[in-house]
Amino acid sequence: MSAMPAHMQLPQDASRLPVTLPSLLEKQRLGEPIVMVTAYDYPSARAADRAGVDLVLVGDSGAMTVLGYESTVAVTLDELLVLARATRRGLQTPFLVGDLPFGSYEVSDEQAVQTAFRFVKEAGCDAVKLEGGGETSVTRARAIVKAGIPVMGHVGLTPQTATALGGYKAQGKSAGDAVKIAREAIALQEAGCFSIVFEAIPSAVTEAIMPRMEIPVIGIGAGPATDGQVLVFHDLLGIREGRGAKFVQRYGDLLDEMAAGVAAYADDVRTHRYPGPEHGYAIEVSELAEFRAVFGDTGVEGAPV
Ligand SMILES: Nc1nc(=O)c2c([nH]1)NC[C@@H]1CN(c3ccc(C(=O)N[C@@H](CCC(=O)O)C(=O)O)cc3)CN21
Ligand SMILES: CC(C)C(=O)C(=O)O
Ligand SMILES: [Mg+2]
Repeated sequence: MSAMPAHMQLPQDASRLPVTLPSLLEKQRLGEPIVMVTAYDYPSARAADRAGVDLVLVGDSGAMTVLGYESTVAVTLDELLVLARATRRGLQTPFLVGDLPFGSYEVSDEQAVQTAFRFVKEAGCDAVKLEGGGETSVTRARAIVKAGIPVMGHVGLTPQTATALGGYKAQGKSAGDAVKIAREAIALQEAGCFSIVFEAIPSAVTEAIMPRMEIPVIGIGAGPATDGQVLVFHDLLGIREGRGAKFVQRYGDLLDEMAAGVAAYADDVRTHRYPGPEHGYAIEVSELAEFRAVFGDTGVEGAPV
């Protein structure tokens, strides 16, 4: 960031140091909740940065929230990298995690490591996140960690493979499924993940797994026992239609506010209330007189009036 020209520097908040892996572990040790939010562009990153969150995730949920896809499955690596670069430009202190999109890491360890490097080198991400705790995901996580890039795991409801899970539904609701999630979380931890997301699992299951977790656990619909929480920016601010998942708590209705603002502008244009004199540019009287002498009052010389 220091390579930025002075006019592009973000306002500095000297009271806040950049979030690092050791500072996250310190928060976890002290029992201070860790705050993560998604962001997908410059203004959402500025909002997250100014709010002083610990972690920002360029989620593949951006496929739905900002790109309008039906699910997270379709978004490409190149599309997500554009969002990640814009987000990076808006951040000063939070730790930035890039969400590896569906199909960008499953094929081989080489593919996973190459994709993770693109997030770090092209978008300035500090870490990447991948979904699932099966053998493939654990192996990919280990390979990326070995390459020197911190990895965040993600178990429970993994939206990229939601079709196989029966849709966007809570997971770990049977004893067998809960055991599977616990084993996956521990395997990702042993693979070297620095942190892990638990999504849409019963609070009591989370509570039972927590004593086995040494790395910070970030929950979304996983109850209050985790080390931190994550929510989607557009869900928490109401920049969406529909109410969203059960775990969403709304802190605004910004889509309604945006629509109302655009409607008020449209109304002002249609009723000639906008633009007003204060929005216009002035011209020297003498310049205007000369202009009118050349072109006349009725139209451009030589052109039809
Ligand atoms: N904007 C947004 N927020 C998210 O949290 C999010 C995305 N998009 N896209 C990818 C996934 C999808 N997510 C979701 C979506 C819906 C539910 C949901 O509505 N679940 C139902 C329960 C359904 C059931 O169990 O039958 C609920 O009541 O919460 C949960 C997670 C989480 N992720
Ligand atoms: C909800 C979080 C964990 C996520 O993966 C996303 O936003 O894509
Ligand atoms: Mg995601």
